[in-house]
Amino acid sequence: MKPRIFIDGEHGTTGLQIRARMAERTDVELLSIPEAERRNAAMREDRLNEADIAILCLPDDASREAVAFLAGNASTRIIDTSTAHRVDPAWAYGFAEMDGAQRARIAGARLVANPGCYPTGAIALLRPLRQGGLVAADHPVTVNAVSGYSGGGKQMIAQMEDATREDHIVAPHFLYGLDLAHKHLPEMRTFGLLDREPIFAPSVGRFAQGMIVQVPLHLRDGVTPEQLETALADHYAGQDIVTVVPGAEAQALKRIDPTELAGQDTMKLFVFGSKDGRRANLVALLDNLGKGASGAAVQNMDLMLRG
Ligand SMILES: NC(=O)C1=CN([C@@H]2O[C@H](COP(=O)(O)OP(=O)(O)OC[C@H]3O[C@@H](n4cnc5c(N)ncnc54)[C@H](OP(=O)(O)O)[C@@H]3O)[C@@H](O)[C@H]2O)C=CC1
Ligand SMILES: CC(=O)N[C@@H](CCC(=O)OP(=O)(O)O)C(=O)O
Repeated sequence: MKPRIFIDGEHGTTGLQIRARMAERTDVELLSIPEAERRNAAMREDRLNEADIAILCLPDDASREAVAFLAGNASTRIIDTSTAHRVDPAWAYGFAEMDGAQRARIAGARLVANPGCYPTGAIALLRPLRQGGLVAADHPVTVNAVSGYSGGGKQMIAQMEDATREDHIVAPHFLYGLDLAHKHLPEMRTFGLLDREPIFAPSVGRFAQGMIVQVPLHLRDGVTPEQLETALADHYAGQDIVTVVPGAEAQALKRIDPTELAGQDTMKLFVFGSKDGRRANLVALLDNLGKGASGAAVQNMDLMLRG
């Protein structure tokens, strides 16, 4: 029998993109609920319990509810794309390239928490540098980012695209998270191996998909931008989802387009260094709905299916 997959929230932004990635697959059976019944709790509970893998593409509270529907069911494995369980030690953090052992951890896990889109970039940049001792645990890290508006789900897509709405957003680019309490801070701190939460300044641009995450750094004495690039390149060697753009190629760039990887499930990392070698800007380029959400969920599902 083929493994049965149920995407709870299949008609939302992340869920639809997972479905699109699964459209041609004949190795799995997709369980489904008609769109009009998407909030029917009894139908969701049935599908969740029938599934071999349930992928939750829901707001945090609805994700917690779905997990509660599965209480006592040890056979349905869960991939949660929400923020609800990301720093819960009972859940494997679904960033396969994060560590040598993470792929196997995900493959063997019953509970997998997909990373947030912004943390995927920030952790990718910071963790290998923390592990290599090139950035201190107490470094006052800041993270600046711009996301495509699909990052805000159906609600923000409508606000950006439908000029007839009362809450239509006209801005070409706006800052948010101004209370410095963004929901991604705990996972950035935990998996970025930092002593404290970074200062995180997210923003949204008038494009649907794509993302840039930047970590600007003053370097410690004796640490050079080239060392940072080497540490990242060594860490991500041997796989083709996260790539480090070689220094000469990066330094020749005049600009970076946040939409460059829209529609793709890969991520590019860059290290830009100042001439005096004392400062660096670390940059991650990804699709918020690719490696930042749906692409990563399908990658994790495949790891779990292969065991
Ligand atoms: N968009 C992105 O780039 C990313 C999103 N994520 C995460 O993915 C999850 C889903 O986000 P996204 O797809 O953007 O959101 P959307 O709002 O686009 O989709 C959410 C879906 O869940 C449904 N839903 C909401 N509440 C319930 C409920 N109580 N019971 C059943 N279904 C419900 C919604 O239905 P209805 O239409 O009725 O509201 C909708 O179909 C979130 O946790 C988000 O944090 C993660 C990384 C990136
Ligand atoms: C542009 C925008 O609003 N982005 C969302 C992040 C994407 C998302 O929904 O959160 P996860 O990545 O944690 O699942 C936000 O800042 O809340």
